[in-house]
Amino acid sequence: MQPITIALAKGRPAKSTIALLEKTGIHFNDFHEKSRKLVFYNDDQTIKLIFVKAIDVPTYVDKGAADIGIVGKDNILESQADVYELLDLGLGKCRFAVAGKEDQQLKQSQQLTIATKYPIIAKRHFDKKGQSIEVVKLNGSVELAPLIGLADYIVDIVETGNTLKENGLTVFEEIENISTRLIVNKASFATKSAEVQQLINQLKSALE
Ligand SMILES: Nc1ncnc2c1ncn2[C@@H]1O[C@H](COP(=O)(O)OP(=O)(O)OP(=O)(O)O)[C@@H](O)[C@H]1O
Ligand SMILES: O=P(O)(O)OC[C@H]1O[C@H](OP(=O)(O)OP(=O)(O)O)[C@H](O)[C@@H]1O
Repeated sequence: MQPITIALAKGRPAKSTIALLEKTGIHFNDFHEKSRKLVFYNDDQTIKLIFVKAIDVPTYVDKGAADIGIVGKDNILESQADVYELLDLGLGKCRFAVAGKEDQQLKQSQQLTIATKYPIIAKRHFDKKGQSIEVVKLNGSVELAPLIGLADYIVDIVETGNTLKENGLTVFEEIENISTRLIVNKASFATKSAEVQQLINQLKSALE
């Protein structure tokens, strides 16, 4: 029988996700934190775990390269992948927000410039309000943009709020809560439904 392939996002929530899988009794013997290996099998080879860049996880699942993905809601929304989202693992909790300089207010003007790693989410948020924006797509240190005049505001992830605070920025609008979710390829959900459902049930029990 073919193993179930799980694409796991590299990065912050990976360690706690592996710990959760271990709690369900799924062990990846040769896994260790410093390993550069990208593919692991559980003891009875029924599960293949692949480590993927977080933003690519929904694509792997959408295209059927993985049956299941474990990834932040931020990346699911931004990728616009056509997948089933079946479980909230409650890990990697943070939120999306519109933020800007503390001494400002959120302007409503003809066009605002928004710096973000997440153009689709930013666009969707301001579209809903009927506010036109120009997006400046950045890949990190997004908080710098309003400080140096590259953008009016940012749309970014806020967890503790420390990065905003230490850079003299504040939240103007909350957009959406984020956490790590389990997504499933639509065809796999039909053809491997017993295996997928079993894994979801195991994870649910481990989360209780
Ligand atoms: N403070 C946080 N900042 C960013 N992501 C967080 C935070 N807290 C939880 N997360 C979750 O962790 C995921 C990404 O973790 P991390 O930033 O380590 O990934 P990454 O692989 O470095 O991604 P990127 O290349 O986009 O920076 C996010 O997609 C989000 O769901
Ligand atoms: O509210 P906080 O707890 O401060 O966390 C939020 C910060 O963490 C993330 O950045 P990351 O560390 O991924 O750095 P980068 O975006 O610059 O790569 C995010 O983009 C914020 O900058």
